[in-house]
Amino acid sequence: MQSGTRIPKPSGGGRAPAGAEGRQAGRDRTNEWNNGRKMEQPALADAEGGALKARQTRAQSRLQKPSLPEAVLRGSRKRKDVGDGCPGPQAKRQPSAQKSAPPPPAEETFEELHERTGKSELDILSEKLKFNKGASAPKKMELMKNCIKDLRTVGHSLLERKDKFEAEASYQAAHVEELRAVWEGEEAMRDKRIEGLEEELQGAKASLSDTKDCLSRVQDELRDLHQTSGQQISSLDEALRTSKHELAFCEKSLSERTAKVEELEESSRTAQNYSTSLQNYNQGLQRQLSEQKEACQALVDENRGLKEQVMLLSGSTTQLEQKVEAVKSVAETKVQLLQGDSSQAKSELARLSKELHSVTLARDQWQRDCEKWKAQADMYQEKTGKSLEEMQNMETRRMALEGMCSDQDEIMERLRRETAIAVEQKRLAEELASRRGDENVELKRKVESLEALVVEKETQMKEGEEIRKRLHNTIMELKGNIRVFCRVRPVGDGECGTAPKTATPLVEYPSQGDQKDRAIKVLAPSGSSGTSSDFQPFEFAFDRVFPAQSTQEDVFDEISQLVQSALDGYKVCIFAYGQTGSGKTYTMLGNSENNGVIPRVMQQVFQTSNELREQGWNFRMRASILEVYNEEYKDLLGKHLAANEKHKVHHDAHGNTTVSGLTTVDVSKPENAAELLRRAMEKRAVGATKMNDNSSRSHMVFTLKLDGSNEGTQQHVQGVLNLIDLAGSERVKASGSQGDRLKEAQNINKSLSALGDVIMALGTKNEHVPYRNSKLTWLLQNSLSGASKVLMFVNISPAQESANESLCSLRFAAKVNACEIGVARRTVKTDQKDSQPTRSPRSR
Ligand SMILES: Nc1ncnc2c1ncn2[C@@H]1O[C@H](COP(=O)(O)OP(=O)(O)OP(=O)(O)O)[C@@H](O)[C@H]1O
Repeated sequence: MQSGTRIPKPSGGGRAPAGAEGRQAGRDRTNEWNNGRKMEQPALADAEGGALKARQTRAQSRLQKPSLPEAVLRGSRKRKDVGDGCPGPQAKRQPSAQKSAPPPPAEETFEELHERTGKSELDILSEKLKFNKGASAPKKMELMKNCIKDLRTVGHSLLERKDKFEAEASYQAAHVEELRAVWEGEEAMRDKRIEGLEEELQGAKASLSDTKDCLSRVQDELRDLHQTSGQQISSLDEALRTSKHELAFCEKSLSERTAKVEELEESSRTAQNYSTSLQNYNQGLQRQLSEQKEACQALVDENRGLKEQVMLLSGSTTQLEQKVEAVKSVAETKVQLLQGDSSQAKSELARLSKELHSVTLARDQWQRDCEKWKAQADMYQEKTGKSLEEMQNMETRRMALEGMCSDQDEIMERLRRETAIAVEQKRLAEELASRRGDENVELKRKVESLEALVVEKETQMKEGEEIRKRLHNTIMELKGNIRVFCRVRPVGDGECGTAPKTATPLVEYPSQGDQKDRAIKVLAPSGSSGTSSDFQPFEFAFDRVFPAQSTQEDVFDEISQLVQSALDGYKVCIFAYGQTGSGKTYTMLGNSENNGVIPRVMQQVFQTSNELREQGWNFRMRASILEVYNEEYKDLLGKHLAANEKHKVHHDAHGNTTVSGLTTVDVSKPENAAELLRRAMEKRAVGATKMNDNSSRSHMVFTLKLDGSNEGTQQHVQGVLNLIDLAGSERVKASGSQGDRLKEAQNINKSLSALGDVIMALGTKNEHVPYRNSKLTWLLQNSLSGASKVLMFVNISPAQESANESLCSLRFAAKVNACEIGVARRTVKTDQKDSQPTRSPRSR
């Protein structure tokens, strides 16, 4: 130490109790206090309320007391004025001072000595006494006395300084103790708060899982209800359809039958008419028949009479013959008797012969008549027989027609009955349909109310999820962790996503309890070299794991909080790390159908900044895009620099980074950003590799600076978003790269390894963080330090041939995940001297 140098005033800072974040926070807080300003709290502090502030105010007031060393100095100065006898803060040091030669009173001080002689302490202590030749003893004595006096003055001065240092050291120790007590108190409060938050988180998780359970129950019920109602509806629809069908069929058959009935009625009418006419005809015929019969009967009777007459005549002939015989006998007798009377008798005989002749004639006549009548009867019989047949035919026809009529009557009756049944069925079906319609309406109402319930539950779930995310965010902020999300891309064409021999999926997602959406299991070749053909499982846990089927929206949903943070004045850095071809560019940029993180971030930044306009906030946004290619910065929005020019990165004391000669563009709408990205992608270095036809050969850094100001509250915030698509790591040997590709790959691997070293150094709180080891880390210095919120995507491929690389990436990511890099800070300024505590643009 130089003689006469003043002891520096204690800074008020001290060793923080634990960790770099503690040191950082302690340093920051102390700086703020020493400047007499209130320290800005992180976003969470708004939520934590006054407790922490009160503690800080107490600590601040303790720390703002006049510093002890000054008092000590004042005391020591006073002691000098009044001499050694005066008690001061160092009184307890006096015995030791007295033990080593007490300085004589009214001695010259060292300052006076220095003024007089111009010598330093060292000069005096190392000075050798030189006596002039022939100097007398008293002269020498005098010289020695003076020298001893000077030495005493120096000794006195050194002792005094030693006392001062000791006093200051003890003060510093006390101060450190005090700070440590304050810090421990704060840490205890913080731990308590973290516990509280974790409890809240547990509560939120429990309520979330309750809500999820409830939702899944409701969904199950809804599904069942949907199913049963669907079944009922479909069976009803089916029944209705069949009823309608039947009804239509019935109606059709009814109309057919009605037509048939009408037709039948018509034919029946015709038949009846015909039947009537037949009956009439029949009656006529019957009349004729009966007349004929009567005539026939009369003829028969006549015939019988004639026959009887013939019989009678033949009887009378017999009688006559008998009479003749008798007469003959009588005549003979008489002849005999009357032979005498022969003449008389002869005459009698002649008369009788005459009489017989006439009777014979009459009989012949009668016989002829009989014959005639018989012929007539036969003729009549013949005639009558013909009519009968006709009649019988007609009777048969009539009978058949009557049968048909009765059949048709029966059919008609049956049809009438069927029609009545069909009408009844139609009425029942209509009744059923209207009842089912009512039921349908009721079911629809139920379904709608259940759907509303589902929407409500989903909203609750979303809110719960939002709370969970915010709490998780807060805990992460308090812990100062760098967050790591893992994303697995789908298995590509010609790739195999299963382990050899077993056909077990290479990547699995354990989904139980807390591990759900956070854990990943990969099967990778066992053995240190990773070349074994046996695959064994390795399990990792991250802040979030996105399986292959996750959408870009799912991914963005998880990071939208960080966009808000950038608008609140934080520096946010999101980067994608992983093997070449694992999906980094897809995640960060996406494609025309599926926008990735950067376009979505832009969309949200503009949307939120527009919403904040209502609260008086106005944001200016400036974007720049550069790439780090072969350890050189290249502007992707401007012209390439001349060969002798290079972009230079500069970091100022406020944590702002600028790149010389870099094109920065004001953006006022998402389309501007999209256009910039398109331009940048055209210029970016890409090339085909074994793993990816369109492989990014450079690290691309998209930077959006957000300057927000609120005229109403006179506040200004400065946020920065660094969105980085890193080039992919690749095993040079395995990829067989040569020439330019080899050089690119070597530079990529070197810078990625430097990135890993920086994060590890930050995590282990190393004094030295090797930012300068690569252009990438040097550029991102302010974004990677504890003052920023950092999120890393580790992208992995599920292909069998990438298993080893995937395992390396996951191991690296797990190490990063375990790092605590410090607590992020907002950049906020306020114009007002008596300003209220600064609120983030989000707080209302
Ligand atoms: N989640 C995903 N869903 C669908 N396709 C994907 C997904 N991730 C990646 N891909 C496809 O896989 C291929 C390689 O992806 P990408 O180019 O993003 O890989 P990378 O990690 O950026 O590679 P490199 O480091 O070589 O640039 C692309 O065709 C991309 O469309």
